[in-house]
Amino acid sequence: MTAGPPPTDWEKARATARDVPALPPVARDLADALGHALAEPLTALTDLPPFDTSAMDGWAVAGPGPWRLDGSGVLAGGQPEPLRPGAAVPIATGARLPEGADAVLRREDGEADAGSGLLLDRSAGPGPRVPGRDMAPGSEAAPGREPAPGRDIRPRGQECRAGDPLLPAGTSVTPTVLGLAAAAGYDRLTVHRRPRVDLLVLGDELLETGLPRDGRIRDALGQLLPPWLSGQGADVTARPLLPDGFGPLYEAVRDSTADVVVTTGSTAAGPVDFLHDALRAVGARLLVDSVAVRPGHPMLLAELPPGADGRARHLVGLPGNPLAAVAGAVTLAVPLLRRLGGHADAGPLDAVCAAALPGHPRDTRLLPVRRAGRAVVPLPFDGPAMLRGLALADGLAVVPPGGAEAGAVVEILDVPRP
Ligand SMILES: Nc1nc2c(c(=O)[nH]1)N[C@H]1C(S)=C(S)[C@@H](COP(=O)(O)OP(=O)(O)OC[C@H]3O[C@@H](n4cnc5c(N)ncnc54)[C@H](O)[C@@H]3O)O[C@H]1N2
Ligand code: MOO
Repeated sequence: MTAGPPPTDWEKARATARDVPALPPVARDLADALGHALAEPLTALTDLPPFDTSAMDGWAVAGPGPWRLDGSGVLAGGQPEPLRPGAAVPIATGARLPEGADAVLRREDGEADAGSGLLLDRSAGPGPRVPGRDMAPGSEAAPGREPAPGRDIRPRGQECRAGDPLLPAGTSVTPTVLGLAAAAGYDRLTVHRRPRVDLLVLGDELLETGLPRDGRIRDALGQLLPPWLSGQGADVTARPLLPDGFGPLYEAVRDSTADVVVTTGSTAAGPVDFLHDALRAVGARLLVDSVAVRPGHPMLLAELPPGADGRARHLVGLPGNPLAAVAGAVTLAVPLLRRLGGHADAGPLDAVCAAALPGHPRDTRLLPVRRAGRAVVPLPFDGPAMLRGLALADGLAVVPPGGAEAGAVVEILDVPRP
């Protein structure tokens, strides 16, 4: 048996996976744009708010009070009549402010006097009183008072003006982005096409249901990977479990038209590990062939022959051990899929180690950790074949060769989430 190529440094492997152009732009209705990345900056199509708006339920007032009540009221969505100086009209939160109004008096701060038809400001004590009702003969009327001009008004353009840049290209479309785009006047968005993934889970020993039996175990990765990779912006097709053997794997890779084929298992040098043979047979070019990382070092990344549109296609080979497969996915599959989908890099998330994190003597180690206050601590059950620690983890710590001391700062990678 020949020794394989020297493993690629972990950072370099991750950078290689990111070194692909984004898929072309497509237009999507807002309802279908979630999880894509913006292919163009989001530019406001309107002022926001689009008109001066009441921020509170109460009365729109013009000039100093007390005010003459005028009109039945303005509701959100209505077109108000202009307000004359000295007048007030009931107004609802979100309603367009009448022309001539210069403030809103909140409902809890005002009192409408049915007898006089006047609106009084009660926000700072009794204030101006109604002659003949609550003023003793000879007493002086308090001076007129008005809420500070602009009070409780959301002025037109407070959040943005039409044409203002709101979000850069590369922003991931989250529910908030959909809401902002709708508020800013969009019905459709120009986003990058989502990468299509064919997931091939290999292994004759794998069962889809029931208890492990007769030397066979349950397929964990067929459950773990599709929702995770979908959450990373991919459209995942999970193919039926593939039997071990060169033929089925070769044909599945050869016939796939997906942007990315993700395989699990068959990366090592066992008697039924045919991935390298299948890659050679389809004319693939290996970009990364094992990585200096634990677990997961047999992971690989290959460029497949281009698709019908001439675009490069890729294959990510994840090791079969479940935690090793997750390590392979965070190193190669997730960066590749995020970049193909046009998502901007989020930048590293760092944390302080509350306790020493054990490392590998030469290789990077990816270790399940959980938060302890603002710091992180390692979790037990972190073996390559185990998911028990990862299932409790808040992240995977990137531990440098030799380990990290308590107090050191390490990068934290996201654990699988939908
Ligand atoms: N002589 C050597 N043997 C091994 C090496 C090595 O360097 N030299 N590397 C070890 C490491 S590290 C890993 S990781 C595995 C990688 O193996 P493969 O990618 O070829 O995967 P398999 O052999 O098919 O399976 C390994 C292990 O994982 C279990 N498995 C596979 N698929 C699933 C699944 N979908 N769900 C749950 N468990 C799965 C499988 O039953 C095996 O136990 O190779 C080592 N050997
Ligand atoms: O990838 Mo293996 O141990 O590193 O499970």
